[in-house]
Amino acid sequence: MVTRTYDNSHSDESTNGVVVMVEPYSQKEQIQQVVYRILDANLDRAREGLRIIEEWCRFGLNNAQLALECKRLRQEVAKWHTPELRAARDTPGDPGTELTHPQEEQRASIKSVLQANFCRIEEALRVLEEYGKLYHPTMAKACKQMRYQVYTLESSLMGHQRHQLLWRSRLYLVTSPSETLLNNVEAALKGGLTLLQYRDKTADDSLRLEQARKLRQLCHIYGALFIVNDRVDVALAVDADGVHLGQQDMPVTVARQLLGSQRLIGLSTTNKEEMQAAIAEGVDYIGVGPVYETPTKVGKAATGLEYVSYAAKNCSIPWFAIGGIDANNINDVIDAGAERVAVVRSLMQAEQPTLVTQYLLSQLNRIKPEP
Ligand SMILES: Cc1ncc(COP(=O)(O)OP(=O)(O)O)c(N)n1
Ligand SMILES: Cc1nc(C(=O)O)sc1CCOP(=O)(O)O
Ligand SMILES: [Mg+2]
Repeated sequence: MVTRTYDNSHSDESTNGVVVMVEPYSQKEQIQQVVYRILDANLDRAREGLRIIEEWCRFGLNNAQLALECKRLRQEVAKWHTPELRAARDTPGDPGTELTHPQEEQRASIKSVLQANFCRIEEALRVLEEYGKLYHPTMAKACKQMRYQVYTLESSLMGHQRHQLLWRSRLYLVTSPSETLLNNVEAALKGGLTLLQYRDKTADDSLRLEQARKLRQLCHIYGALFIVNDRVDVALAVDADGVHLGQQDMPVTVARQLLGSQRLIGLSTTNKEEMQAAIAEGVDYIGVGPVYETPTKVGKAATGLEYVSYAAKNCSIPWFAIGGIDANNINDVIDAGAERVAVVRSLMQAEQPTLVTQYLLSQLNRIKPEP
Protein backbone atom coordinates (compact mmCIF):
# COMPACT_ATOMS: atom_id res chain seq x y z
CA MET A 1 0.00 0.00 0.00
CA VAL A 2 1.36 3.47 -0.87
CA THR A 3 0.15 6.36 1.30
CA ARG A 4 2.94 8.91 0.95
CA THR A 5 2.29 12.35 -0.45
CA TYR A 6 3.47 12.48 -4.02
CA ASP A 7 7.01 13.81 -4.32
CA ASN A 8 9.29 12.77 -7.10
CA SER A 9 12.21 15.13 -6.34
CA HIS A 10 15.54 13.74 -5.24
CA SER A 11 16.33 16.43 -2.65
CA ASP A 12 16.98 16.19 1.04
CA GLU A 13 14.73 18.36 3.19
CA SER A 14 15.89 20.14 6.36
CA THR A 15 13.33 20.45 9.10
CA ASN A 16 14.39 22.09 12.31
CA GLY A 17 17.89 20.95 11.71
CA VAL A 18 16.78 17.35 11.27
CA VAL A 19 17.58 16.00 7.89
CA VAL A 20 14.73 13.89 6.51
CA MET A 21 15.28 11.79 3.49
CA VAL A 22 12.18 11.96 1.21
CA GLU A 23 12.12 8.92 -0.93
CA PRO A 24 10.85 9.48 -4.43
CA TYR A 25 8.09 7.34 -5.78
CA SER A 26 9.28 4.77 -8.21
CA GLN A 27 7.63 4.82 -11.61
CA LYS A 28 5.83 1.61 -10.67
CA GLU A 29 4.40 3.24 -7.54
CA GLN A 30 3.24 6.27 -9.49
CA ILE A 31 1.37 4.08 -11.94
CA GLN A 32 -0.14 2.18 -9.05
CA GLN A 33 -1.40 5.48 -7.61
CA VAL A 34 -3.03 6.35 -10.91
CA VAL A 35 -4.69 2.92 -11.11
CA TYR A 36 -5.98 3.34 -7.55
CA ARG A 37 -7.46 6.74 -8.42
CA ILE A 38 -9.18 5.31 -11.47
CA LEU A 39 -10.60 2.44 -9.43
CA ASP A 40 -11.71 4.78 -6.63
CA ALA A 41 -13.49 7.15 -9.03
CA ASN A 42 -15.24 4.35 -10.92
CA LEU A 43 -16.35 2.50 -7.80
CA ASP A 44 -18.03 5.75 -6.73
CA ARG A 45 -19.53 6.26 -10.18
CA ALA A 46 -21.01 2.74 -10.32
CA ARG A 47 -22.43 3.01 -6.80
CA GLU A 48 -23.99 6.44 -7.40
CA GLY A 49 -25.57 5.27 -10.65
CA LEU A 50 -27.02 2.21 -8.93
CA ARG A 51 -28.46 4.37 -6.17
CA ILE A 52 -30.20 6.59 -8.75
CA ILE A 53 -31.79 3.54 -10.41
CA GLU A 54 -32.68 2.05 -7.02
CA GLU A 55 -34.58 5.18 -5.95
CA TRP A 56 -36.80 4.95 -9.04
CA CYS A 57 -37.46 1.22 -8.51
CA ARG A 58 -38.36 1.89 -4.90
CA PHE A 59 -40.30 5.15 -4.99
CA GLY A 60 -41.37 5.38 -8.65
CA LEU A 61 -42.33 1.77 -9.30
CA ASN A 62 -42.82 0.45 -5.75
CA ASN A 63 -40.98 -2.61 -7.00
CA ALA A 64 -39.20 -4.23 -4.06
CA GLN A 65 -37.59 -6.95 -6.17
CA LEU A 66 -35.88 -4.54 -8.58
CA ALA A 67 -34.91 -2.20 -5.72
CA LEU A 68 -33.37 -5.12 -3.85
CA GLU A 69 -31.32 -6.16 -6.87
CA CYS A 70 -29.94 -2.60 -7.13
CA LYS A 71 -29.09 -2.63 -3.44
CA ARG A 72 -27.33 -6.00 -3.72
CA LEU A 73 -25.21 -4.73 -6.63
CA ARG A 74 -24.50 -1.49 -4.80
CA GLN A 75 -23.27 -3.41 -1.77
CA GLU A 76 -21.11 -5.66 -3.90
CA VAL A 77 -19.50 -2.63 -5.53
CA ALA A 78 -18.95 -1.09 -2.08
CA LYS A 79 -17.18 -4.25 -0.88
CA TRP A 80 -14.37 -3.56 -3.37
CA HIS A 81 -13.98 0.04 -2.23
CA THR A 82 -11.13 -0.59 0.19
CA PRO A 83 -9.45 2.10 2.34
CA GLU A 84 -6.31 1.89 0.20
CA LEU A 85 -8.29 2.83 -2.91
CA ARG A 86 -10.11 5.63 -1.09
CA ALA A 87 -6.77 6.97 0.19
CA ALA A 88 -5.62 7.53 -3.40
CA ARG A 89 -8.38 10.09 -3.98
CA ASP A 90 -7.24 13.54 -5.06
CA THR A 91 -10.41 15.50 -5.83
CA PRO A 92 -8.77 18.98 -6.07
CA GLY A 93 -6.20 17.58 -8.51
CA ASP A 94 -8.81 15.82 -10.66
CA PRO A 95 -9.47 17.80 -13.88
CA GLY A 96 -12.52 15.58 -14.57
CA THR A 97 -14.67 17.14 -11.82
CA GLU A 98 -15.15 20.26 -13.97
CA LEU A 99 -16.13 18.39 -17.12
CA THR A 100 -19.86 18.13 -17.75
CA HIS A 101 -21.74 17.73 -21.00
CA PRO A 102 -24.78 20.02 -21.56
CA GLN A 103 -26.91 16.84 -21.89
CA GLU A 104 -26.04 15.97 -18.30
CA GLU A 105 -27.57 19.20 -17.04
CA GLN A 106 -31.00 18.52 -18.50
CA ARG A 107 -33.00 15.31 -18.89
CA ALA A 108 -36.20 15.05 -20.90
CA SER A 109 -37.84 12.23 -18.96
CA ILE A 110 -37.44 9.53 -16.33
CA LYS A 111 -36.52 7.20 -19.17
CA SER A 112 -33.56 9.43 -20.10
CA VAL A 113 -32.45 9.60 -16.46
CA LEU A 114 -32.54 5.82 -16.21
CA GLN A 115 -30.81 5.25 -19.55
CA ALA A 116 -28.06 7.76 -18.80
CA ASN A 117 -27.40 6.16 -15.44
CA PHE A 118 -27.38 2.60 -16.76
CA CYS A 119 -24.83 3.78 -19.30
CA ARG A 120 -22.76 5.33 -16.53
CA ILE A 121 -22.83 2.16 -14.39
CA GLU A 122 -21.97 -0.11 -17.31
CA GLU A 123 -19.08 2.11 -18.38
CA ALA A 124 -17.76 2.32 -14.82
CA LEU A 125 -17.90 -1.46 -14.43
CA ARG A 126 -16.03 -1.92 -17.72
CA VAL A 127 -13.31 0.47 -16.50
CA LEU A 128 -13.18 -1.40 -13.18
CA GLU A 129 -12.86 -4.68 -15.04
CA GLU A 130 -9.93 -3.49 -17.18
CA TYR A 131 -7.95 -1.55 -14.54
CA GLY A 132 -8.98 -4.08 -11.89
CA LYS A 133 -6.80 -6.60 -13.70
CA LEU A 134 -3.79 -4.52 -12.57
CA TYR A 135 -5.03 -4.55 -8.98
CA HIS A 136 -6.84 -7.75 -8.14
CA PRO A 137 -7.87 -10.28 -10.80
CA THR A 138 -10.83 -11.37 -8.64
CA MET A 139 -12.11 -7.78 -8.68
CA ALA A 140 -11.90 -7.69 -12.47
CA LYS A 141 -13.88 -10.93 -12.70
CA ALA A 142 -16.49 -9.73 -10.21
CA CYS A 143 -16.96 -6.45 -12.12
CA LYS A 144 -17.41 -8.32 -15.38
CA GLN A 145 -20.14 -10.46 -13.78
CA MET A 146 -21.78 -7.38 -12.28
CA ARG A 147 -21.79 -5.68 -15.69
CA TYR A 148 -23.81 -8.56 -17.13
CA GLN A 149 -26.14 -8.48 -14.13
CA VAL A 150 -26.66 -4.75 -14.75
CA TYR A 151 -27.56 -5.47 -18.40
CA THR A 152 -30.21 -7.91 -17.16
CA LEU A 153 -31.48 -5.37 -14.63
CA GLU A 154 -31.68 -2.72 -17.35
CA SER A 155 -33.68 -4.97 -19.62
CA SER A 156 -36.15 -5.94 -16.83
CA LEU A 157 -36.54 -2.35 -15.66
CA MET A 158 -37.06 -0.95 -19.16
CA GLY A 159 -39.55 -3.75 -19.87
CA HIS A 160 -41.37 -2.98 -16.65
CA GLN A 161 -41.48 0.74 -17.54
CA ARG A 162 -42.92 -0.08 -20.95
CA HIS A 163 -45.65 -2.28 -19.53
CA GLN A 164 -46.57 0.29 -16.91
CA LEU A 165 -46.88 3.03 -19.51
CA LEU A 166 -48.89 0.76 -21.80
CA TRP A 167 -51.42 0.07 -19.01
CA ARG A 168 -51.63 3.79 -18.26
CA SER A 169 -52.14 4.78 -21.92
CA ARG A 170 -55.74 5.51 -22.87
CA LEU A 171 -55.26 7.04 -26.30
CA TYR A 172 -53.23 5.48 -29.12
CA LEU A 173 -52.35 7.45 -32.23
CA VAL A 174 -51.73 5.37 -35.35
CA THR A 175 -50.12 7.54 -38.02
CA SER A 176 -50.98 7.85 -41.71
CA PRO A 177 -48.62 9.24 -44.37
CA SER A 178 -48.62 13.01 -44.15
CA GLU A 179 -46.52 16.01 -45.15
CA THR A 180 -46.92 17.21 -41.59
CA LEU A 181 -46.29 13.86 -39.90
CA LEU A 182 -43.81 15.08 -37.30
CA ASN A 183 -45.75 18.27 -36.53
CA ASN A 184 -49.01 16.35 -36.05
CA VAL A 185 -47.38 13.79 -33.82
CA GLU A 186 -45.58 16.41 -31.75
CA ALA A 187 -48.82 18.35 -31.32
CA ALA A 188 -50.56 15.20 -30.06
CA LEU A 189 -47.66 14.48 -27.70
CA LYS A 190 -48.02 18.01 -26.34
CA GLY A 191 -51.67 17.21 -25.67
CA GLY A 192 -50.70 14.25 -23.47
CA LEU A 193 -50.44 11.34 -25.93
CA THR A 194 -48.33 8.49 -24.50
CA LEU A 195 -48.63 5.82 -27.21
CA LEU A 196 -47.78 6.16 -30.89
CA GLN A 197 -47.72 3.71 -33.79
CA TYR A 198 -45.88 4.45 -37.00
CA ARG A 199 -47.99 3.04 -39.85
CA ASP A 200 -47.15 3.58 -43.50
CA LYS A 201 -48.11 0.80 -45.87
CA THR A 202 -46.44 2.29 -48.98
CA ALA A 203 -43.21 4.09 -48.06
CA ASP A 204 -39.94 2.60 -49.24
CA ASP A 205 -37.64 1.25 -46.59
CA SER A 206 -35.19 4.15 -46.50
CA LEU A 207 -38.00 6.65 -45.87
CA ARG A 208 -39.61 4.24 -43.41
CA LEU A 209 -36.39 4.00 -41.43
CA GLU A 210 -35.81 7.74 -41.51
CA GLN A 211 -39.32 8.55 -40.31
CA ALA A 212 -39.32 5.79 -37.71
CA ARG A 213 -36.06 7.14 -36.29
CA LYS A 214 -37.42 10.68 -36.07
CA LEU A 215 -40.68 9.58 -34.49
CA ARG A 216 -38.88 7.39 -31.99
CA GLN A 217 -36.73 10.35 -31.02
CA LEU A 218 -39.82 12.55 -30.55
CA CYS A 219 -41.47 9.89 -28.39
CA HIS A 220 -38.28 9.58 -26.38
CA ILE A 221 -38.29 13.32 -25.69
CA TYR A 222 -41.93 13.26 -24.56
CA GLY A 223 -41.59 9.98 -22.65
CA ALA A 224 -44.12 8.19 -24.91
CA LEU A 225 -44.07 4.61 -26.19
CA PHE A 226 -43.20 4.07 -29.84
CA ILE A 227 -44.57 1.08 -31.78
CA VAL A 228 -43.89 0.15 -35.42
CA ASN A 229 -46.68 -1.36 -37.52
CA ASP A 230 -46.02 -4.70 -39.29
CA ARG A 231 -42.20 -4.57 -39.38
CA VAL A 232 -40.20 -6.27 -36.64
CA ASP A 233 -36.94 -5.47 -38.45
CA VAL A 234 -37.68 -1.74 -38.49
CA ALA A 235 -38.75 -1.85 -34.84
CA LEU A 236 -35.42 -3.42 -33.90
CA ALA A 237 -33.41 -1.12 -36.16
CA VAL A 238 -34.75 2.01 -34.47
CA ASP A 239 -34.95 0.51 -30.97
CA ALA A 240 -38.73 0.90 -30.82
CA ASP A 241 -40.74 -0.17 -27.80
CA GLY A 242 -42.55 -2.80 -29.83
CA VAL A 243 -44.46 -3.84 -32.90
CA HIS A 244 -48.11 -4.09 -33.95
CA LEU A 245 -49.10 -7.17 -35.96
CA GLY A 246 -52.23 -8.17 -37.82
CA GLN A 247 -53.67 -11.66 -38.29
CA GLN A 248 -51.88 -11.89 -41.66
CA ASP A 249 -48.55 -10.54 -40.44
CA MET A 250 -45.56 -12.38 -38.94
CA PRO A 251 -46.68 -14.94 -36.32
CA VAL A 252 -46.53 -13.66 -32.73
CA THR A 253 -44.24 -16.51 -31.61
CA VAL A 254 -41.65 -15.58 -34.25
CA ALA A 255 -41.91 -11.87 -33.42
CA ARG A 256 -41.48 -12.68 -29.72
CA GLN A 257 -38.31 -14.66 -30.45
CA LEU A 258 -36.91 -11.71 -32.36
CA LEU A 259 -38.03 -8.97 -29.95
CA GLY A 260 -37.51 -10.70 -26.61
CA SER A 261 -39.77 -10.54 -23.59
CA GLN A 262 -39.23 -6.87 -22.75
CA ARG A 263 -40.61 -5.28 -25.92
CA LEU A 264 -44.31 -4.95 -26.61
CA ILE A 265 -46.32 -6.90 -29.16
CA GLY A 266 -49.83 -5.82 -30.14
CA LEU A 267 -52.24 -7.84 -32.30
CA SER A 268 -55.38 -6.85 -34.22
CA THR A 269 -58.49 -8.89 -33.42
CA THR A 270 -62.00 -8.80 -34.87
CA ASN A 271 -63.75 -11.54 -32.87
CA LYS A 272 -63.80 -13.54 -29.61
CA GLU A 273 -61.71 -16.41 -31.00
CA GLU A 274 -58.94 -14.09 -32.16
CA MET A 275 -59.02 -12.33 -28.80
CA GLN A 276 -58.66 -15.56 -26.80
CA ALA A 277 -55.90 -16.83 -29.10
CA ALA A 278 -54.04 -13.51 -28.79
CA ILE A 279 -54.16 -13.65 -24.98
CA ALA A 280 -53.00 -17.29 -25.00
CA GLU A 281 -50.08 -16.37 -27.28
CA GLY A 282 -48.88 -13.79 -24.78
CA VAL A 283 -49.35 -10.54 -26.68
CA ASP A 284 -49.17 -7.38 -24.58
CA TYR A 285 -52.27 -5.66 -25.97
CA ILE A 286 -54.86 -6.08 -28.69
CA GLY A 287 -56.74 -3.90 -31.15
CA VAL A 288 -60.51 -4.41 -31.08
CA GLY A 289 -62.21 -3.44 -34.32
CA PRO A 290 -63.00 -1.97 -36.68
CA VAL A 291 -65.75 -0.65 -34.46
CA TYR A 292 -67.09 1.41 -37.37
CA GLU A 293 -66.36 1.09 -41.07
CA THR A 294 -63.47 3.33 -41.99
CA PRO A 295 -61.81 4.60 -45.17
CA THR A 296 -58.45 4.11 -43.43
CA LYS A 297 -58.94 0.34 -43.62
CA VAL A 298 -61.05 -0.18 -46.70
CA GLY A 299 -62.82 -3.53 -47.05
CA LYS A 300 -62.70 -4.58 -43.41
CA ALA A 301 -66.23 -5.07 -42.12
CA ALA A 302 -67.21 -3.28 -38.93
CA THR A 303 -67.52 -5.39 -35.77
CA GLY A 304 -69.83 -2.85 -34.13
CA LEU A 305 -70.12 -2.03 -30.45
CA GLU A 306 -71.03 -5.61 -29.51
CA TYR A 307 -67.44 -6.77 -29.79
CA VAL A 308 -66.40 -3.75 -27.69
CA SER A 309 -68.81 -4.85 -24.93
CA TYR A 310 -67.50 -8.42 -25.18
CA ALA A 311 -63.92 -7.12 -24.79
CA ALA A 312 -64.92 -5.01 -21.79
CA LYS A 313 -66.20 -8.12 -20.02
CA ASN A 314 -63.64 -10.69 -21.15
CA CYS A 315 -60.29 -9.17 -22.05
CA SER A 316 -57.61 -9.45 -19.36
CA ILE A 317 -54.93 -7.43 -21.16
CA PRO A 318 -55.01 -3.80 -22.37
CA TRP A 319 -57.20 -3.42 -25.48
CA PHE A 320 -57.84 -0.50 -27.78
CA ALA A 321 -61.11 0.01 -29.64
CA ILE A 322 -60.20 1.13 -33.18
CA GLY A 323 -61.91 2.05 -36.44
CA GLY A 324 -63.88 5.18 -37.22
CA ILE A 325 -63.63 6.62 -33.72
CA ASP A 326 -63.73 10.41 -33.37
CA ALA A 327 -64.76 13.19 -31.00
CA ASN A 328 -68.44 12.74 -31.99
CA ASN A 329 -68.78 9.03 -31.26
CA ILE A 330 -66.13 8.38 -28.61
CA ASN A 331 -68.73 8.50 -25.85
CA ASP A 332 -70.75 5.71 -27.51
CA VAL A 333 -67.60 3.58 -27.56
CA ILE A 334 -66.87 4.46 -23.93
CA ASP A 335 -70.48 3.64 -22.98
CA ALA A 336 -70.03 0.23 -24.61
CA GLY A 337 -67.15 -0.39 -22.17
CA ALA A 338 -63.98 0.92 -23.84
CA GLU A 339 -61.34 2.52 -21.63
CA ARG A 340 -58.78 2.86 -24.41
CA VAL A 341 -59.12 3.88 -28.05
CA ALA A 342 -56.85 4.08 -31.08
CA VAL A 343 -57.38 6.63 -33.84
CA VAL A 344 -55.86 7.59 -37.18
CA ARG A 345 -57.86 10.35 -38.93
CA SER A 346 -59.16 12.03 -35.79
CA LEU A 347 -55.66 13.21 -35.00
CA MET A 348 -53.81 12.98 -38.31
CA GLN A 349 -56.43 15.15 -40.03
CA ALA A 350 -57.16 17.43 -37.10
CA GLU A 351 -56.52 21.14 -37.48
CA GLN A 352 -55.54 21.32 -33.84
CA PRO A 353 -54.23 17.90 -32.81
CA THR A 354 -53.22 19.11 -29.33
CA LEU A 355 -56.77 20.19 -28.52
CA VAL A 356 -58.34 17.05 -29.99
CA THR A 357 -55.90 14.87 -28.02
CA GLN A 358 -56.81 16.72 -24.84
CA TYR A 359 -60.51 16.35 -25.58
CA LEU A 360 -60.33 12.60 -26.35
CA LEU A 361 -58.23 12.01 -23.23
CA SER A 362 -60.61 14.04 -21.08
CA GLN A 363 -63.49 11.81 -22.24
CA LEU A 364 -61.51 8.61 -21.65
CA ASN A 365 -60.47 9.79 -18.19
CA ARG A 366 -64.01 10.90 -17.34
CA ILE A 367 -65.41 7.48 -16.41
CA LYS A 368 -62.36 6.14 -14.62
CA PRO A 369 -59.84 8.73 -13.39
CA GLU A 370 -56.33 8.54 -14.84
CA PRO A 371 -54.48 5.51 -13.41
C1 LIG B 1 -53.94 -0.56 -32.65
C2 LIG B 1 -54.08 -1.19 -33.97
N1 LIG B 1 -55.09 -2.04 -34.17
C3 LIG B 1 -55.24 -2.61 -35.37
C4 LIG B 1 -54.36 -2.37 -36.41
C5 LIG B 1 -54.47 -3.05 -37.74
O1 LIG B 1 -53.43 -3.98 -37.98
P1 LIG B 1 -53.50 -4.93 -39.26
O2 LIG B 1 -54.72 -5.73 -39.17
O3 LIG B 1 -52.23 -5.65 -39.40
O4 LIG B 1 -53.64 -3.94 -40.47
P2 LIG B 1 -52.60 -2.83 -40.94
O5 LIG B 1 -52.58 -1.73 -39.97
O6 LIG B 1 -51.25 -3.47 -41.03
O7 LIG B 1 -53.09 -2.38 -42.27
C6 LIG B 1 -53.33 -1.47 -36.16
N2 LIG B 1 -52.42 -1.18 -37.09
N3 LIG B 1 -53.20 -0.91 -34.94
C1 LIG C 1 -55.40 0.59 -39.04
C2 LIG C 1 -56.72 0.11 -38.61
N1 LIG C 1 -56.91 -1.15 -38.15
C3 LIG C 1 -58.18 -1.39 -37.84
C4 LIG C 1 -58.67 -2.68 -37.34
O1 LIG C 1 -59.84 -2.76 -36.96
O2 LIG C 1 -57.90 -3.60 -37.32
S1 LIG C 1 -59.16 -0.05 -38.11
C5 LIG C 1 -57.87 0.85 -38.64
C6 LIG C 1 -57.95 2.27 -39.12
C7 LIG C 1 -58.52 3.23 -38.11
O3 LIG C 1 -58.47 4.44 -38.71
P1 LIG C 1 -59.46 5.62 -38.37
O4 LIG C 1 -59.25 6.01 -36.96
O5 LIG C 1 -59.03 6.71 -39.33
O6 LIG C 1 -60.83 5.16 -38.67
MG1 LIG D 1 -50.48 -5.29 -40.25
